Amino acid sequence: MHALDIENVGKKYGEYQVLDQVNLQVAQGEFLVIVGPSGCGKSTLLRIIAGLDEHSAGHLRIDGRLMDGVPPAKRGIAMVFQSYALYPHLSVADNMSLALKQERVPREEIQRRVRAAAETLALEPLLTRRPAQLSGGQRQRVAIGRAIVRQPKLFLFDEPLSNLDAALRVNTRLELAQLHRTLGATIIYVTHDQVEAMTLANRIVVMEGGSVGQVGTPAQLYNEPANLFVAGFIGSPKMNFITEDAAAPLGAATVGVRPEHLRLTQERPRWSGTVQHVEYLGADCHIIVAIKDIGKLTVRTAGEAAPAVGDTVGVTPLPGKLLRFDAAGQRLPSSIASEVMPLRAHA
Ligand SMILES: Nc1ncnc2c1ncn2[C@@H]1O[C@H](COP(=O)(O)OP(=O)(O)OP(=O)(O)O)[C@@H](O)[C@H]1O
Repeated sequence: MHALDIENVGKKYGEYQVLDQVNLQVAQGEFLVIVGPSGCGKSTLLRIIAGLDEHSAGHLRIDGRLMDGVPPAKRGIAMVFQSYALYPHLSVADNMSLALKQERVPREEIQRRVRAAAETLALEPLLTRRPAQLSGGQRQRVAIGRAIVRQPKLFLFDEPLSNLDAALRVNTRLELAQLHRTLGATIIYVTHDQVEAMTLANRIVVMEGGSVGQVGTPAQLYNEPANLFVAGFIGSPKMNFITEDAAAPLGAATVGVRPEHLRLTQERPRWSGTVQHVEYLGADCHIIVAIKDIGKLTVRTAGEAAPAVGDTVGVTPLPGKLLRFDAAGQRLPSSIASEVMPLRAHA
């Protein structure tokens, strides 16, 4: 039985179709991350799973039980928002226990669950503090603690780390991964952050314009994107796209190559061009090379010995690393990814 089963779910606001025929099954204990451009319907889908919004078509099941029309409190889910949504006048312990008190859980049981969650999240020394006396990361841990004590069937996270600074994000991300292992919980997690998606997910869902574009493991989406949209969305810096010459064989319209699959080389390079920009990041370097008749390509190299702006460099793709897409944007099987081609880069 699936922890969550979404069957042909649609959502309309008036005439505006926000979600269209969304189908998704989530296994027990799975960490599923939903990504997609702004406005593609990620939060709407999460709110529908939570019961905060009603879907206009299709069905939703949690643990096999039909949820259509079931109110949020009866779904066995807990949601953690970007904004934490803690009560400022309550202590950490009271924030964590409030929902359980409302559900009339016995006092000893509430204390036991709050203590256990506080231990898991290293919140024990903070239980008597108010939210204003906590850092952003600590507040987010309290919001997660408040979800844990409810022992939900399903955790929903809506960009929970986006209010944290870079260092805290990394820490809290590691804590979340650990928490998932400890609890064995089913988690559905919406984020804009590629690193969060790639590192936390068992599977990633890429949404596009209210529909599911592709579902797969992080490695599948990175190495075998189904189409141009997914290929361009997953990966930073972005995949390079090159338009094939009309004379190209086999009807491929676009060739994609990731920046780390291009090499700067002086010996018989595939292309020659001029370095336009160098982004030095310490461990690696992003070098943007302008190539006549091709356009701009981003090359990712190890940090040392980067060329200078204005240098002439040769660029060659690694063998077997080119992806080809047809005129409709669908990826062609790699068996026909011939590498002999004249190419132009996308604008
Ligand atoms: N209550 C509403 N009434 C009308 N349109 C809405 C409503 N809520 C959301 N929308 C629209 O539905 C679309 C999807 O919104 P949603 O918040 O789900 O997107 P998202 O993928 O989560 O975006 P973001 O990444 O920017 O948070 C958007 O175009 C939004 O303007």
